[in-house]
Amino acid sequence: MRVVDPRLLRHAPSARRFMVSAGLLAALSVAVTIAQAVLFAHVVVAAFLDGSGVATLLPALLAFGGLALVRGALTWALDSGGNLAAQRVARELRARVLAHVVRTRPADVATAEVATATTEGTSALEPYFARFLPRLWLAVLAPPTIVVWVAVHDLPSALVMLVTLPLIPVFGVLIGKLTQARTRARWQALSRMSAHFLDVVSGLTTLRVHRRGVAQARGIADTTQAYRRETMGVLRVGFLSAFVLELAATVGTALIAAEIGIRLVAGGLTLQPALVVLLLAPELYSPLRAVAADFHASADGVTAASRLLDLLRRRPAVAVPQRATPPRFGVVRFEDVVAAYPERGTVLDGVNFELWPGERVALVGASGAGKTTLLALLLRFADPVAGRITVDGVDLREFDPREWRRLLTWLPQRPRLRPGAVRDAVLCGGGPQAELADRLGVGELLERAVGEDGAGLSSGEVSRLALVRALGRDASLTLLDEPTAHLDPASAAAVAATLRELPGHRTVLAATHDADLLGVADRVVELRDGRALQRQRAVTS
Ligand SMILES: Nc1ncnc2c1ncn2[C@@H]1O[C@H](COP(=O)(O)OP(=O)(O)OP(=O)(O)O)[C@@H](O)[C@H]1O
Repeated sequence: MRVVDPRLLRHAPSARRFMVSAGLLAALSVAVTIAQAVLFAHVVVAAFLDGSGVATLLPALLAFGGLALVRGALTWALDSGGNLAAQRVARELRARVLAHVVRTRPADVATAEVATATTEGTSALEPYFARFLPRLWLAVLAPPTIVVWVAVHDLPSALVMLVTLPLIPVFGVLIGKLTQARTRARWQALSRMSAHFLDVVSGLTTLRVHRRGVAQARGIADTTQAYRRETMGVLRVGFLSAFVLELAATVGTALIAAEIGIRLVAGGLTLQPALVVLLLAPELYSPLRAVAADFHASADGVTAASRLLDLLRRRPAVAVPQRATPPRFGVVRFEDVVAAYPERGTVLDGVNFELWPGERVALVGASGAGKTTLLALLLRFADPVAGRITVDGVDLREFDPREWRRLLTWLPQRPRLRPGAVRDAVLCGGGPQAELADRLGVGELLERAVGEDGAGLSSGEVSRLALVRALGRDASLTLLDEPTAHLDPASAAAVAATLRELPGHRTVLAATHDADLLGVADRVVELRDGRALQRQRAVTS
């Protein structure tokens, strides 16, 4: 596992800025540490061996105090800078990922996955930036600087340092391998728990109706227990690593102290360099120990960041051209269109038909024949796996999907309204749309509020309001998926009358079996065995 994902630096400018400033602050901190040790040794030797008084030593003591303050300020700057950077990076990545997912609608991205990565995932970045990265810089800069400095002043001590130093990285790598597997397992458990929870919450009403609530509570308890076990496993490794690394650092410092002590007694070393080396020994091991102990924070942070960055790599469900042709509406032609789902195989197998501007076409076919799939192709939620759909001869894939969708309005099979004021949810400012709402018998509902997932309204009311939303927008192509499925005969007849009276420039393609709507249609296209078989004229009433 890479401790710093280069993609993080590429996609989050705040991460780049933090890495540079943390490096500079860490370098300064190492320099201050060495200066402090030298100054302290000088003060001790001057006071105890040379018998200097406080007055003589005052400037050195003040400088020592000043350095201590500077070191404290550097540590604070690294910590708080890391926290700030974590928040900014989280914001930048979250915005990028959400924009990417919304813009390109990757086919293989689950809502729970995006939700976990952009919420729980970004909070794991805080310890990574605030603790791990500053310590990583110190671990990279402090040991070589200290070893070189000691080598210049006392070569034997530098050699002992060189021999004992690798102990910590070796232990760190061994523990890291264990941490990595554990962290991955923990993330998987968290994703499973989130997906399960989301599923259960969205199906709560159905579960209650079928009295399956208690069984689901047990299921949630099981996934939660699995997550708890994985978390405790990560913590166990964390405690173990702290113990082992502390031991390695203590043994290293003890060896240096013993070596210096023996040479000091034998007269091979004077007190001042001996003291400096002794003071620097813990500073040599502590950044390495800290970085290795924080490896689990890094593993969490890196895993969280790479999950976010992986989402950015997901391929869009449909082609988005580099240089898109500005879309214009015209004759829509399906030319040998084949559509398939990986799990299901081919659904549409060579569909050919045309949709002329201003036509009202009914799309019929047995359940599962592929009507919704055909509408999804027109909406650019998916592209044909073979064949093409053209608009006035231009392949749909040459348009930017978002630009193309501006020409469309759509009523999905299971419409949803944005929670809040119903009037806002159906984008109804008054005028023709309000009249339409009255006609469909939902005019009074415009003054009401709607809750999450249509709460407070019946599904028929939601359907009719969504129809007001879809028909009320003066789009070139109106796609309706079973617009009368939840409606009583009177409402269905009102929908048919509304469709009949739509302005002539509006093209309508409606998947339906409703006799009233079939009566309104200029043509009926039937999907059977994956093909658009029938093209009969509808019996107009
Ligand atoms: N996301 C999907 N993944 C896999 N298979 C799918 C997916 N969506 C639809 N299908 C399958 O593709 C086939 C066509 O589905 P589609 O929803 O287009 O049919 P439909 O004609 O609209 O059906 P209905 O009238 O019941 O709404 C069905 O067999 C369905 O199971």
